[in-house]
Amino acid sequence: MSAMNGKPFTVFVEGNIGSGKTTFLEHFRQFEDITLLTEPVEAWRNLQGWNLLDLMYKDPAKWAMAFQSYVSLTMLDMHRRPTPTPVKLMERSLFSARYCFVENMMRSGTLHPAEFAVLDEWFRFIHHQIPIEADLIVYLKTTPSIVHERIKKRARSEEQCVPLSYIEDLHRLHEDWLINRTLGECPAPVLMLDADLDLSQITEEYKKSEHQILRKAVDVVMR
Ligand SMILES: Cc1cc2cn([C@H]3C[C@H](O)[C@@H](CO)O3)c(=O)nc2[nH]1
Repeated sequence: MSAMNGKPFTVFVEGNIGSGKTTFLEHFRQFEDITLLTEPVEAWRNLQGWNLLDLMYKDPAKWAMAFQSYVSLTMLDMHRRPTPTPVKLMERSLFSARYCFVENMMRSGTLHPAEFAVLDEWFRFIHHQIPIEADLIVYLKTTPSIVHERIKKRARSEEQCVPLSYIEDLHRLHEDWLINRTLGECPAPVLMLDADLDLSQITEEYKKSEHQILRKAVDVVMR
């Protein structure tokens, strides 16, 4: 399809650590009308030589603020990036940054309330001053024990000490934000997929969203 005028149909792909977001995004690489923006983990692992992700996991009380501040900057960059295609799929968002990760770090005391207040002010300012649209949220719903096993198998070095309780806390926050609607605001309709399925079965589950996403691509172009 030709490049389009106006805003692309924007999808946030949300889910716990290890829920298969990158795998989901890669499934859509086969379509030329979709721009994929995966989480800039490599930038978090190497900011002018500093591995902020590792520093954060090793000493959260000291580094959570710096890490989440940089994560928000990289997410804002992704939100604002011009998209030449009718559809844009983004891994996570400024919303999950605020309502899942920053919220969790505040509730657990990892972030000092004053640090939380600064991050919250930044979120509010950005959210009110800069249009960050989404048309759909794909929520890869998982069971904490299953993704905890995956994290160990995936063996991303920085994550090896992440306890199951941390995954459970993040799960509850994703559920409250996207399903129970008791936390923050949900910027778009939510399509929930069962991401507990293993790789062999998950493609069928992804196809459920394929139709909804690609059909919207046509709508956007035909607008
Ligand atoms: C928006 C956002 C993404 C994100 C990821 N992470 C962590 C979870 C994983 O270990 C790793 C890659 O998602 O980064 C985080 O601590 N805070 C975050 N905030």
